[in-house]
Amino acid sequence: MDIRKLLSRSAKKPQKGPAIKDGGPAKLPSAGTPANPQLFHDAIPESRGKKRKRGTERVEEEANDQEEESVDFFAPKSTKPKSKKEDQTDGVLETPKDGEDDSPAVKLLDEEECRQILRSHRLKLTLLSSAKEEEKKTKKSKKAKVEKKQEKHRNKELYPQPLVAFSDLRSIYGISRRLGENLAQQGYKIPTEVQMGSLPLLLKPETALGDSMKELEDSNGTANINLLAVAPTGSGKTLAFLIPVVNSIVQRRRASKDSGHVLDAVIVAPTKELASQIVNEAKKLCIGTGIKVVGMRKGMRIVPKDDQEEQGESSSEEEDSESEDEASKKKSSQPLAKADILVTTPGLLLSALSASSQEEQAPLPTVRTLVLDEADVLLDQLFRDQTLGIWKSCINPELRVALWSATMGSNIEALASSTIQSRATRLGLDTQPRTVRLIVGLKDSAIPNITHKLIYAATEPGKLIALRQLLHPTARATDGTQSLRPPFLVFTQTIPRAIALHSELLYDIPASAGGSSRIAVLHSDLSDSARDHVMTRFRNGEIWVLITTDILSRGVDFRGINGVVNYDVPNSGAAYIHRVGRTGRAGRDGGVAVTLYTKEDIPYVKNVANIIAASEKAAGIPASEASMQKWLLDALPTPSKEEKKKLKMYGVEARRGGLGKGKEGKETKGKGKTQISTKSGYERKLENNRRGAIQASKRRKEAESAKEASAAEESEWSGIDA
Ligand SMILES: Nc1ncnc2c1ncn2[C@@H]1O[C@H](COP(=O)(O)OP(=O)(O)OP(=O)(O)O)[C@@H](O)[C@H]1O
Repeated sequence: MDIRKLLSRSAKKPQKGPAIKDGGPAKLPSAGTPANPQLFHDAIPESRGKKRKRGTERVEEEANDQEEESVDFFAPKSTKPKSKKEDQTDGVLETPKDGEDDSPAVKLLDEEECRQILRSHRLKLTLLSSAKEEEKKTKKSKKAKVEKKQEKHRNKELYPQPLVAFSDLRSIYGISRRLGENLAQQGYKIPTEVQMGSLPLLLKPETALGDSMKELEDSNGTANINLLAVAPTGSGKTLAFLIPVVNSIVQRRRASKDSGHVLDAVIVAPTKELASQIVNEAKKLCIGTGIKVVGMRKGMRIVPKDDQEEQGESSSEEEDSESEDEASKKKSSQPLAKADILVTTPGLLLSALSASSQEEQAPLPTVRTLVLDEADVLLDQLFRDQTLGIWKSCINPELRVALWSATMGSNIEALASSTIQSRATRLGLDTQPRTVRLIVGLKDSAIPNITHKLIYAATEPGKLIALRQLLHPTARATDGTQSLRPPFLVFTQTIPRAIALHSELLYDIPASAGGSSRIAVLHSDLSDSARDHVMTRFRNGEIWVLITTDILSRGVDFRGINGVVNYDVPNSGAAYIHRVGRTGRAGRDGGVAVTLYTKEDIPYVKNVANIIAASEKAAGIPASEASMQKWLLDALPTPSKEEKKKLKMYGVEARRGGLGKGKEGKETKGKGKTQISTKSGYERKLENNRRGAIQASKRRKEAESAKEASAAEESEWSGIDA
């Protein structure tokens, strides 16, 4: 079905439209599968070229082979007879046993090779110095007053083994055969950068780190590494945290020969949509492993209630007639949810933990891995208390925390480090917790494969006109912007604005193309089932334009999105990075990210402009061709810290109001600030006056007829006197 044709109002000859004529056969994110999911592969200087074969070149070979090879990637590979010869040399690993195992032994890369590969993929790993050490060091350096010493005490860069191919997960890092098969089943072959850098460390730190391991291991010779990973949007962070979680549970269950379910890992995500996406991904990896993945729901019981003996899963199900007391008792003694991996939003889990205990929230003693996906938002004001509450409940001394996001402010990093440290002190752990930070590419930047457009629309009605132009397949704006190819996402600042925009655009898509069913709105005021329904229809391609708020700006993975429209300027640079990161995922050709701004946005738009400029520079676009011209960048005012803070909290003031509560919770209805309409204020005033006049005339008529009726009644009533 040609969406372009269907969307066209003049459906006769849409191919004559300028978008097609000029754009040619567009390379779209929704078209085909990407050959290589990696974003960065910088050339390594010739002089170092000799050692590339086993590392970088192997990645390239995997990419080239991808088309021809069957999915049997985890099978023993005849392509590496070399490694058998290398058996006698240093650094050769015996292949891990998993029942019976048949993979060949593999040689590890030497440090120089590791450095080269990590550098060419722009991976930077740093061992963060712990707070206590820092304290000691400051004292020392005060005593010694020697610059050199301070230098020595800084965070230390690490060069662990990178993961060059998914097949190494089994042959070097010993993941279970079943997990390997599940990965192969989904067609994953070449690891993305974040997977290259994190998986070896999380799966087998002693192998990944070699000699550097000494700095991380505790008295038992093991290392419980906490990880703070910052990697671009759509770069496969989900898989990077799920593989170690699933593998460790498989290994533990095998070692203990216990097939029961014990809550081993908690994964926290800020929205229900993201949580349910993670559940789906985890379930695919757990097929055939016996691991149970559960998405947290309201009212679910995770821990036994105070003073209550645990009841079996099937107990207390049948008593029909019962008093209210009994009913509530029964509710509170709902069977415990059995899970190995629990995926949740922070509020849901924290309220379950608080409900089960009278005093403090209940502990989660069996949890050994806590994953915070979109960690910066989970540790930001809105969710901070809930997230830290969950963290506090994880009292297992072996707990490993992993924080993941595409953006991470230094304040969030500091909060994470101090929480890790203070938890160790609170629990009286005898070993210092160690944290490794992994940064992929340029921190806090948008992926380089997106085309950015920052369009000045002057006024609110101007934005609507611009959006309609983008929506129309044969339209072309005066600045040369072509129409957007569906599917695409449209972000607004508030829920009322999303609703208003949806009703304004509802009938823009012709009936022959599916009409209003092609456009939908998703926000947190909708019921869970309505949200699920919209998500499913969008994923299935039934909805082409989805209007939403920042609820969908983070983590949600729609593979083939062709564009993102910021109908309202995002509240921060980070919000921009996440919103536009819904397109161009997994190394696909990026879509278009259009940001519309009005005169009210001018004081705040520099954030976005800077990110666009940095992204275009990173993509190697020459200044003359860049959409972000230097004169504009220089002309835009730089918002103060205070303004940035306010913007982040409440959004652009002119759009804070709404159909319900607005600025800082105050009622703003009637102010009309959030009006989304093509009609001018004057037209709306005339319309209102006309409506008012009609209503007043109606009221007058009603009052007159009521008067007449009562007069008639009075004249008819003559009974008493008679
Ligand atoms: N090694 C890989 N090869 C090919 N595709 C991959 C690979 N790893 C992940 N993907 C795909 O990349 C897409 C994006 O992955 P994911 O949602 O984990 O990104 P993310 O880094 O969490 O992004 P965000 O920051 O937006 O949350 C998914 O569709 C996933 O299936």
